[in-house]
Amino acid sequence: MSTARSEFKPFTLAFVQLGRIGMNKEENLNHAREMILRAASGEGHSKKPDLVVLPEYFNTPLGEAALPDWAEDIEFEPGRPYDATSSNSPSVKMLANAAKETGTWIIGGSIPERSGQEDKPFNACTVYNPTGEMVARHRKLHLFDVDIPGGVTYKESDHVTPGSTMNYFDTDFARIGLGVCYDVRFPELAMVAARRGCQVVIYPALFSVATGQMHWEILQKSRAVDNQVFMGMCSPARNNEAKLPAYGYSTVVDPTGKILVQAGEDEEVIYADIDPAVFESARSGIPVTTQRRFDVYKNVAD
Ligand SMILES: O=C(O)CCC(=O)C(=O)O
Repeated sequence: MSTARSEFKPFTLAFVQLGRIGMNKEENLNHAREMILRAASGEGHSKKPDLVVLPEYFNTPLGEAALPDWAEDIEFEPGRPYDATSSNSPSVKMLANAAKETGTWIIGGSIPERSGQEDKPFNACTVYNPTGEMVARHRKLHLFDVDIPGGVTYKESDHVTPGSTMNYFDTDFARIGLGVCYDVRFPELAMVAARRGCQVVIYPALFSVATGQMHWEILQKSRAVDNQVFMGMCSPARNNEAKLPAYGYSTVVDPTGKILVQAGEDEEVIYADIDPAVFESARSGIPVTTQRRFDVYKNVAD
């Protein structure tokens, strides 16, 4: 992580709500690559995007496969970007080369990451700059262990090892905070990202349909309004044949809580033009960011 906060400039985001995530990894990667190239061309939008985002487990059919069999080793040392275009990890290699070829930043959704966790991989999100360097990695911190009567029962911690660091990265247009899916339910993560100067927070996600219907929008609006930041979650497309179908409805929300753009349930690319003026006016109009009483609630974790 770098310490000099990025200047916030207008930029365009593309979210790839990816479909066709099946049992053949090579096909999954080829299709993801095609969709990144399509998104990066700005097809159907007035401007080419600066940053392309993929969903959680973009290369893996969650619930259908044993995650360890799909896991890849990811080489990364925080604060040390490196050229990942020749990586031994097929997913990392594809993402780094797509970033270089298109000249765009890429948040590569997430993949199961082995890196020493033979039985329970991490659920890891990696980020690439336009020259194909990996600049950040976020391992999902909070695991989806839930039992909702009539809804969904799932124990992610049976299959996944949680990460233990918070992560953001700097571009030439913004500082961007990272989370994965269930991390969004823990307001502290986005709050700390905002306090460290992130103007945008992005979470690749794969919500269940039941919890998506309940909370997908409100969680994103809450994190955006609490922290007066742009907030987005990128989902896979709905696949009703999957054991745990994804909700879909990839969304970007502005710092006032307004939805800028939202996908439907099928595969599609959505674009959002991010305007720093909206961020500035949200913060000057309702200045909660400078009115906080950390003198009173500084020991909130006690
Ligand atoms: O928080 C939710 O409702 C869904 C989270 C989830 O599906 C996950 O983290 O895998």
